[in-house]
Amino acid sequence: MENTGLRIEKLTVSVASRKVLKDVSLDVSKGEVVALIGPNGSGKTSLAFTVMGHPNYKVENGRILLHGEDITSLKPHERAYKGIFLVFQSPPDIGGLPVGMFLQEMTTKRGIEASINDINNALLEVGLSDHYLSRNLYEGFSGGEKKRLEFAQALLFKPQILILDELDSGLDIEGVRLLTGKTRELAGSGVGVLYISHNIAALRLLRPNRVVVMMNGGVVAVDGLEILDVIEEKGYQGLV
Ligand SMILES: Nc1ncnc2c1ncn2[C@@H]1O[C@H](COP(=O)(O)OP(=O)(O)OP(=O)(O)O)[C@@H](O)[C@H]1O
Repeated sequence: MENTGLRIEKLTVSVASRKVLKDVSLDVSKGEVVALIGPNGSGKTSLAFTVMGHPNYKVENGRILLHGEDITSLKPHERAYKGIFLVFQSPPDIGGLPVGMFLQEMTTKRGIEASINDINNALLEVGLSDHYLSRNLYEGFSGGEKKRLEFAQALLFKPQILILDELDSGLDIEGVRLLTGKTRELAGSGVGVLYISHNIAALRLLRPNRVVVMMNGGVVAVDGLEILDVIEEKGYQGLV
């Protein structure tokens, strides 16, 4: 059967000679929201970086497939052009470039037609007024504003697979409500979403199709939302 979406097959990955992912398998199909949770240091961000092709993360075993095509050895920009987009846990500061200009250049580069009006609308959708168009990218942005701006990029780029690494950290409650709702809308339009989070309340708002739990670099459970009750009550140790 053809897989439409992201398939991670038995992935073992090392970084700085340290094994950070061990035999990880995970599917994110078109239109699906998969939550990825686990204790600090369990390998969630490493998985996101490996899917994006970060050069420090060496795949020792396994494959990454997009719509059935093996993309394990593609460069990060090639994966991006194929429709994978990562919203970083901590977006970097890049000085000197106004937001509006940056978004216009990025969309043009990707062959997306976006007028300044479209860009402005994407900002408004994430709760950022037009004043942010002329601000320098991420310079002096609060944590929550950075996350909103990253999400606006996801709205403009229309990826096929969207990986959100702690989108909800640093967001106020209205922001969490807004962006989990938008994430659901994107999934409704066919985007496959991998949602990495520590925020149980946000996950309940999001209503993911599945919850995948990682510990020590491996997947230890795949379940429905009810697994959050166990984790809240007994912690991650309650699963092992
Ligand atoms: N470049 C690196 N050099 C050395 N160790 C690394 C590197 N990148 C990741 N690691 C280690 O890999 C492990 C997994 O880290 P990762 O950031 O993937 O965890 P995480 O599940 O995303 O954690 P958190 O919930 O705290 O964000 C950690 O022990 C981390 O220190």
